[in-house]
Amino acid sequence: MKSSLFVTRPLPEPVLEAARAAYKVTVRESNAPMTPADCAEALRGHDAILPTLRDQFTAEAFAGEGLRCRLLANFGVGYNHIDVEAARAAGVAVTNTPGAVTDATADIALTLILMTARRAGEGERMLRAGRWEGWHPTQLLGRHVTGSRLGVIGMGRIGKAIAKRCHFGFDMEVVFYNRSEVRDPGMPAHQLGSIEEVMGVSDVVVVAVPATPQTHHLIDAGAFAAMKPTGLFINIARGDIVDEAALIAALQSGRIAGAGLDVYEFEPDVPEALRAMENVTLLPHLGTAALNVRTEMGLMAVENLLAHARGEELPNRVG
Ligand SMILES: NC(=O)c1ccc[n+]([C@@H]2O[C@H](COP(=O)([O-])OP(=O)(O)OC[C@H]3O[C@@H](n4cnc5c(N)ncnc54)[C@H](O)[C@@H]3O)[C@@H](O)[C@H]2O)c1
Ligand SMILES: O=C(O)[C@H](O)CO
Repeated sequence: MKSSLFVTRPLPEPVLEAARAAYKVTVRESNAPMTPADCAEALRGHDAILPTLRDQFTAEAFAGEGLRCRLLANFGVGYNHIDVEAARAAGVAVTNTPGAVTDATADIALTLILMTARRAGEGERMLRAGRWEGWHPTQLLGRHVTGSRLGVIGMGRIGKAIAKRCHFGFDMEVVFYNRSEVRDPGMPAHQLGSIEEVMGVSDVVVVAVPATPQTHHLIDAGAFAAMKPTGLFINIARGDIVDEAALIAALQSGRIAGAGLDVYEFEPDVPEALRAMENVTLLPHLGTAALNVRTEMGLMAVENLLAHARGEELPNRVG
């Protein structure tokens, strides 16, 4: 008899089809995040689960008797919604989908950089509102990205893919901060000793670290104070890495020139203060939102599920 797999959101059909090779698949027909109580029930009702971000696999969900699930094959590289320690203690393995998300997320970072620097959102809003009166030499003057300096906080897969695009595509000099030494950043780039140093010398700063207890509010008021007043701040990683109130204060006071955000501290709540500022580009967590990318992410999660069903080593184990 096939093992039981619970998929917490509707996913592209090829992903479900691939999972059916080894599992009896139940798909939850809702896009609302799973509460800890929903997660606790799923952990007791199924042999494996394919969850995604915002599903709250907290310590509370793993606590107590009767756990049947042995694998959480997460859909996505970021797994900060799963208490990996609690999962491990309960005998539940956790996997993720590194690599499948890298290029698409780097592309969204470039979208944010260019839109923010060149005031594209502001221009589009003006045009759609019927306020455009035609080209003139001093209209909507933005910042020229080509040849400026990029600072990356977190030079992993996505950080490197962003830096590569900026260096080879836009002739940008690259500096970065990473907690460990990065020997091969993939292009000429200087690793600096602190976040403040990187933020202080960069024209554009991009955050690409994972959300962990160590990175909560890693970017705070002190980090924003180090930035150039002409600097642009971009976050494609996770919202709670940034002290959002400090970001708002830095933007409102003119301490920094603009921001481009794909993620928010209390997602999907986006503060009115951010929505009111023309110099801020706001995207709804679009990093991997392309059908082939979401399919690839799903198939990578399924590879882990199939390996688990065959009793093999899990290719993308994180816990
Ligand atoms: N917006 C989106 O849709 C989207 C899509 C994909 C990934 N993400 C986020 O991007 C994150 C990064 O993904 P990745 O594949 O590049 O991960 P990765 O593990 O390849 O890279 C993370 C880098 O950050 C560094 N790092 C970790 N903790 C640090 C710290 N405390 N200080 C400094 N550096 C630190 C690591 O050494 C590593 O080089 C994911 O964890 C996820 O949360 C967002
Ligand atoms: O962590 C990830 O992979 C993304 O945020 C999902 O798109």
